[in-house]
Amino acid sequence: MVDRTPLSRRTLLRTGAVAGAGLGLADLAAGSAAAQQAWPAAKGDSMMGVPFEPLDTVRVGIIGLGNRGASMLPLFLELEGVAITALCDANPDAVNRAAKAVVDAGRPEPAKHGGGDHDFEALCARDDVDFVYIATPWEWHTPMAVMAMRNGKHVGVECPAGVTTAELWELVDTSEQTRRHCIQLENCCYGQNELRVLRMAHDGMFGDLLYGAGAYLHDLRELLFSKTYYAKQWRRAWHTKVNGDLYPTHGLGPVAAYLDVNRGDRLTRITSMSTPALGLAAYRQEHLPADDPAWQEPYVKGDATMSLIQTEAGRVIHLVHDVSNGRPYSRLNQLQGTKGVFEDYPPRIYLEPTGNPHEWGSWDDYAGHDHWLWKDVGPGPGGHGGMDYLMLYRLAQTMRLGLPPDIDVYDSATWSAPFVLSAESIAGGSSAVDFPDFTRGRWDTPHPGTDSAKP
Ligand SMILES: NC(=O)c1ccc[n+]([C@@H]2O[C@H](COP(=O)([O-])OP(=O)(O)OC[C@H]3O[C@@H](n4cnc5c(N)ncnc54)[C@H](O)[C@@H]3O)[C@@H](O)[C@H]2O)c1
Repeated sequence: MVDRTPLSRRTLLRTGAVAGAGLGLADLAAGSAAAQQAWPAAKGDSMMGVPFEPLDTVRVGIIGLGNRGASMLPLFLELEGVAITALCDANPDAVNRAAKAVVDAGRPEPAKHGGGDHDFEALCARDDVDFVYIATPWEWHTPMAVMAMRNGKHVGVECPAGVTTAELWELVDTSEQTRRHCIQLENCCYGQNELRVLRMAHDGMFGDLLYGAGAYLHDLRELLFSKTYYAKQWRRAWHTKVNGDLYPTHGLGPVAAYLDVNRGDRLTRITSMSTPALGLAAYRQEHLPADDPAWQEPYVKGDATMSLIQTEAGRVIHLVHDVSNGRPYSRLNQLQGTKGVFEDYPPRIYLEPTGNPHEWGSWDDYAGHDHWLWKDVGPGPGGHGGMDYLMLYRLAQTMRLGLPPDIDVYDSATWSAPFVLSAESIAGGSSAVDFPDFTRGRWDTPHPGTDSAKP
């Protein structure tokens, strides 16, 4: 793997071109010192670059078999050297449906755990599971991931990995203590455009990297108010509790990879603002009868939450979240460097010296820069354009070959942190909030990531 960002970061520092109101290196170092003082004492060695123990067959247990878990199950079943050995959901019908799908695929029936909110503990305690995949409501992610690791399992968590700073530190501490990996299963990091931009960025085609943008802009109003889509309508409940970026990792994960965050740069602080919260109340007014219990709900989550995140090297990431208004889907997915820019939705590019400054260039012309996963494997079956499958393919590959995972607990904690940090910033009048350095000072260490070499 060619890891160029430490190089480009050194270039920025050497030329004195670090952005930010005349900040010098001494100021940056002082910022790091402040962050260091905030580190809780480590309970084990770093998990950066630690390889999986090689496994012939990866035995998978799944917790959460709703929309996401049930749609990922057939993709796990497609993978060579992967067996589904245990299933769990608070809803026993969901467990039975999923078990039938496994048997219908010609595989042995998995063990079934279901009915109660804490049946996942029995799945975690099993001795026929190597990896636990968690696709439950957000409030369950950290307790389940910690339980899995404490029982000796590697764990993959849906987004976000945790919802408080204390939870995110608990994930880091538990991973380091138990020597088990905790992986934010951020499928958007495996999108074709994202991986092509990543390769081009690391090949220096955008020059020195300056800023990026990422988002989750998805009109979820109908699903949020559906009586049947989300179990107990858990997702809408978060809009009554937290005014912040409720789903940061789809936007942040890919941009953090472009900028080699935790591999040469790090996120230092965030400033956030939300618009008024109007969309869900307007939808309720238009679609719900006057006696619907949803009329009792106060929506505190501003429709659009916008954050600016600064990095140690002075770069900036713009992060946006809005699921409460009508609009076409977008994750923004932008990257600007000193030699050009990429913008997604729709994909377009401008690169010097050949680009015409009055016209976007064709993204298709850069297909030769695709990541090996898209050249040699993708897209594969399943949803989200094939990136879900590629993420699981690569996960299984790293586990079977005994390689380090592409995404580790430090990435998981860092990418999830805007959930709580943006809420803190907004509550403080958009004050700048420091990012915890979950790597405890190792953020400048190059180590494997999604810009992987084909094994
Ligand atoms: N990466 C992606 O593209 C993507 C897409 C959709 C959803 N997600 C994520 O997947 C997760 C699940 O979302 P969903 O849309 O499937 O929601 P869902 O409501 O359809 O499914 C959640 C499931 O978890 C079960 N559950 C709740 N509490 C439980 C407990 N204590 N023990 C066991 N099971 C429990 C519910 O019964 C339900 O079946 C969320 O974190 C969501 O953000 C990710």
